[in-house]
Amino acid sequence: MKRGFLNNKKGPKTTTLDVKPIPAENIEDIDFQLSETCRTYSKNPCIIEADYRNTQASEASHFLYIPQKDASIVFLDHLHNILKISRWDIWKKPAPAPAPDPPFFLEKSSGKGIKMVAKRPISKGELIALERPLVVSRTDVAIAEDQGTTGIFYRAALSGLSTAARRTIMSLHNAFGPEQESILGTLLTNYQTVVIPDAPQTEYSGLFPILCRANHDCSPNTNFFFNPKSFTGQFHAIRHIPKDEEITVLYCELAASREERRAELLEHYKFLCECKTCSLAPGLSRQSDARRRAIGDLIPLMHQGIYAEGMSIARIHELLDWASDEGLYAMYGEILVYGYGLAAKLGDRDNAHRFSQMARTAFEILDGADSPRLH
Ligand SMILES: C[S@@+](CC[C@H](N)C(=O)[O-])C[C@H]1O[C@@H](n2cnc3c(N)ncnc32)[C@H](O)[C@@H]1O
Repeated sequence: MKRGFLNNKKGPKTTTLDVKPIPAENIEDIDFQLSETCRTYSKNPCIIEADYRNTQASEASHFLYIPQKDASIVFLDHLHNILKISRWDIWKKPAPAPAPDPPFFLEKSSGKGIKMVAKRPISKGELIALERPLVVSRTDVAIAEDQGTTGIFYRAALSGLSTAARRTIMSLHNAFGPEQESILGTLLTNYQTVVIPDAPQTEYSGLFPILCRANHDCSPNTNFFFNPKSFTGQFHAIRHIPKDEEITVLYCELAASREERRAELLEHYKFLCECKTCSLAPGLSRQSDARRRAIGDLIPLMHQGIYAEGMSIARIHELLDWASDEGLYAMYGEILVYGYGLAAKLGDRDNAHRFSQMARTAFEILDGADSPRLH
């Protein structure tokens, strides 16, 4: 099979947006092609078995290429999921178009690489950007031991994308440097979470070539939401963003202390966070840590619907205030749901109604009208 076998005439979506294209260097040095262990499973849909030597057929990795108008998508998954994904009706419809005049631009910053900046004031809840991924991979994708560190697997996976798409991918930041094979390093640096409707319990990662340019902040102004209905990654403003402010998202658990957040960011993204929250004076930093830890301690209880002794409506209000002060808007929504459950359990109809209304508003701001948490 020839290289770039789904080659498109048009370039990647980046060219249509108000962003400066950043050409990748040395892409010609990378030999993107199917490896000797690959074999074609089917031509239409285009499915490639990644490694025919894999005897565990049900767990064998396959590549599925979905042609799109501007750039195709490659899925890396087990065959049974790949077959389901290939049959989705969504591929028969045109991909959602990016806004003709997005409210942001990309810019080189000093110290943080490229950043996303508001071109005009952005309202709370506004959709900032939306795009389909170029790569979607189950997080525990099976790779043969002799291929793991060599890059053969990922060079084969990307070989069916257009040269322009590959160039876009290879232009992205690789936080790992020589310690990691370059394609895998680039994917790991830029992946965001994707939910596959046919396999909601499996963890998937997606590469969104524009959204991944947003940097981290421990009190971010934007929420990343993966919308399975349109199969798009979306950014929604979670507070008013003034013109020229950087658009930021979260890369780590925010309901944790400064030390814990910084350690996680250093391990997975190789930078020391110097955001406003991480730069607070010692007294304020201790207060912020205590509040975030208190919210973090609630997470397992929230997930299991457990109301610990002493939990009261007053405590819910205190935690909501802290989440709001700390800029933890996603947690704010979760606490409202927890508060609703507590109020309902206590027979407090007024607070149950109030918390439920407030939670709906919060989720609509975080995810937009398609939020599964609204239904
Ligand atoms: C997904 S990329 C974000 C876009 C990246 N700035 C670029 O140039 O393409 C993640 C990388 O951006 C940088 N980064 C993100 N947030 C940062 C922050 N708050 N402070 C310093 N560097 C940051 C780190 O190098 C990190 O590994």
